[in-house]
Amino acid sequence: MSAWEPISALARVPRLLVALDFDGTLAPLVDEPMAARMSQDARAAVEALAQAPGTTVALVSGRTLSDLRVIAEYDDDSPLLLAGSHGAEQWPPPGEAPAPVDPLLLTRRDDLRARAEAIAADADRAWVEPKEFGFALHTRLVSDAAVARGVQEKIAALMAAEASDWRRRDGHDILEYAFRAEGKDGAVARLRAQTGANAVLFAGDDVTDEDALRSLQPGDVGVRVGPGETAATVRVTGIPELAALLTRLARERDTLRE
Ligand SMILES: O=P(O)(O)OC[C@H]1O[C@H](O[C@H]2O[C@H](CO)[C@@H](O)[C@H](O)[C@H]2O)[C@H](O)[C@@H](O)[C@@H]1O
Repeated sequence: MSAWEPISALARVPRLLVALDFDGTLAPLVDEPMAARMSQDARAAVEALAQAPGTTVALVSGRTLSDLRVIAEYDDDSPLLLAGSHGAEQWPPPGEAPAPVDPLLLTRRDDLRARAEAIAADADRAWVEPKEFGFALHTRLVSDAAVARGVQEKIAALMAAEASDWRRRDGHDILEYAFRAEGKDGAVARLRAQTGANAVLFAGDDVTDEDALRSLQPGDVGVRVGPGETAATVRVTGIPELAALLTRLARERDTLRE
């Protein structure tokens, strides 16, 4: 079966939500996270889908929302919806103002992040990304796998001792801890309700995307970008193949839903 076959039915649904992970799905992985940008083909596909009849595109990312806005080169006129921090943040903001974060949680976040930074400083080129609800240890640039594992284990031990209630997430050369446990499944459920979608296409490349992929319903389509165990029913080799499928979907929706 070709990758297009399960997706073709989505060309006809009256209201379609296309929810897309960012890093590794639309944007190639790079050493400096704030330098990540959608590939030219992926950006063109996203823009075409966002203009297609009855179609909403959402970016559903682990990035802090303010960072996602920068790397997605998002402006307030954009028709795209955004979910950041794995779904704990959204744009446009929800109708009701979210409850302010308990300042004690922010103090604890800053303290634990500082301690993680001190641990990371011992491993050449390991570093800690500050995140809205926690922090992430990056080991992409650590050339020795044993050193990378060692620093991950030390930070895991710190968090097991000091913050065992925080959610741990493992990804591509990244180990993240957050005091908010929301996952991409919740973001997709909220976006589905908000857009009144009859069906959802979700695409992602990493472990955190599996929350959303597992939550899909009959009639939806999940796409895994690249290798790895997955709940998705469709797999593509990488960003170029996904961009080609999204472009075809936009074209078919333009034709069938005019
Ligand atoms: O949910 P996503 O949109 O896929 O975001 C997941 C994490 O992406 C970023 O890290 C990953 O991409 C970096 C840039 O290509 C790369 O250097 C890193 O190795 C990857 O793990 C981001 O820095 C994290 O905050 C996101 O959670």
